[in-house]
Amino acid sequence: MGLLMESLNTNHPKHFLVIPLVITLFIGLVWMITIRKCNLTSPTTGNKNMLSRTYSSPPVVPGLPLIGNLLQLKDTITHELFANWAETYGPIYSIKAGASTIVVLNSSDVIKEALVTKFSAMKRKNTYAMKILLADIMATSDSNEYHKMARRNVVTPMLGAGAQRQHPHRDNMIDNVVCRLHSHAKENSLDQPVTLRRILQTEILGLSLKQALGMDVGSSKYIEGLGETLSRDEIYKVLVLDPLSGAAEVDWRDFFPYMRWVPNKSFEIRIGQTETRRLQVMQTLIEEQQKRISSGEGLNCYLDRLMSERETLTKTQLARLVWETIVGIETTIGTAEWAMYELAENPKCQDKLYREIQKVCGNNKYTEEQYSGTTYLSAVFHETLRKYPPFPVLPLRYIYEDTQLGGYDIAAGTEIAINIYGCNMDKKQWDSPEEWKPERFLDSKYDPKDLYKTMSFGGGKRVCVGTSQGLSVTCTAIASCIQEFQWSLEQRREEEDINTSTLTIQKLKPLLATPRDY
Ligand code: HEM
Repeated sequence: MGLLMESLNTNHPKHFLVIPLVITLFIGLVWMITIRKCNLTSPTTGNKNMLSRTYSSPPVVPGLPLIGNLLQLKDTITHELFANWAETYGPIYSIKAGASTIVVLNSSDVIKEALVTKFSAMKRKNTYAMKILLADIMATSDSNEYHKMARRNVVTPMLGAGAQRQHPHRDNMIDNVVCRLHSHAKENSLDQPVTLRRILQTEILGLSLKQALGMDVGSSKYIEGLGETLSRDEIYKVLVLDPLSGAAEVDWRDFFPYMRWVPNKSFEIRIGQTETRRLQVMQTLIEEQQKRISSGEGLNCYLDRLMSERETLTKTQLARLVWETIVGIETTIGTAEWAMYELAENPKCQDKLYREIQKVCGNNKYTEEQYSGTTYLSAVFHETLRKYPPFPVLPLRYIYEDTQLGGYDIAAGTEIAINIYGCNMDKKQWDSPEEWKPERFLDSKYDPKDLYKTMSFGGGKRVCVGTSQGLSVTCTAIASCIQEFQWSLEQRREEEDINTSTLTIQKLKPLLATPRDY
């Protein structure tokens, strides 16, 4: 996770470029002299091996000396800008962000090459905030023993297909969502719109806590380490919203690592506080469950499974790993919200989906087992992920041994930005990609069982481990909302209705739609 560039857009100190600009005036002179020297060798590392033949580098997007393309990236939606640049410079090109050279990939062919064939030539490039807030989790680890241990332990009790079938929690969660919507419809006879996100957030939090820890939190919890009682909404904020926006924040020193010695205290304090609060809540929740485990009451959840690795894990690592599966579920909320927005905006599609669900379920409520018979629901899900991938740009990687990508030589040290949105919007691959058209996935060329019709779950060995859970939760939520209610939109989407200040991209203005009982 980690959209380094997205965070240039909002919520950051106003003049975040001024400090580095002033300081780099002097250092820059020295640096430029170094660059002249480096041009005679490999572009970023000085590796002379690459000079033994002609070096074929990707096209370069012109920028300014020292800061490169940082000003162009500021106040834009980065994944859209990357996709626009691909139209001019081709699917693979290079930009500069301060001292970093970043190669941006925008087509599925070259992205598959990076994630599958050239997987072993890359490592994660975590920013300062990510190193604090996303430390010791699977998603930001290099592919090592720690990563393998975590992936193995999360698949068996929680996220693997077998484990998914054993959990009744998702059915309960959906029942609660529907029940709350019915109460809303009953209590607000005057077509009062509902903020679907709020209902999904609180119910999906409950689901993820049960799967991760074995238990939900109830309406509030006293957190000893903080000396505060936090409400359920506050717990959601501390565990999900704050770390996701903190991890997307940029410390300008990420772009100018040679200035790491310059203090940026307010940033460090903010990130540190977010981390402390998150860990304190996690410790309280875990300690409570450890008492249950010690009393011999085992449950089928991630924490119980991880306890078998207790001797090799520190207390903090345990807390961070469990936390990862709680925060991971946020992606499903965003996807369900976008799908419901598009369905409310497109009554014909909504009607088509309603008719399909009625045909498959009759008078019974929709259940996950019926997914294989609902091809239009599957098309709605994949089309929503195509147009609104929760991670439009994957967390940065860097090349650690010279390699080739898309036919270009890429030197060790180069950073790689994988623009999933760019390949989901590629006009060569998709007809009218800017339109939301689920029908495109009804084409017989798409295997109905293929979970990866777009690149939105990533790919290769590090493909999303929560794919099956993401699909089940999102599709069941959409199907149940459509089966029970007819939805109309309160507000049409405005341009730029995208929240880029957190790690997973969401609708900026929460969907306001009116559910009417049939
Ligand atoms: C619609 C739903 C989802 C989408 C679109 C999605 C997307 C992604 C993507 C693109 C990656 C790869 C990141 C990279 O290569 O850098 C990823 C990894 C991951 N996802 Fe998901 N995700 C979803 C749901 C979930 C859920 C529900 C969970 C857990 C409860 C989860 C947990 C993870 C984890 C732990 C990883 C890291 C896997 C590894 O590095 O081995 N995801 N996800």
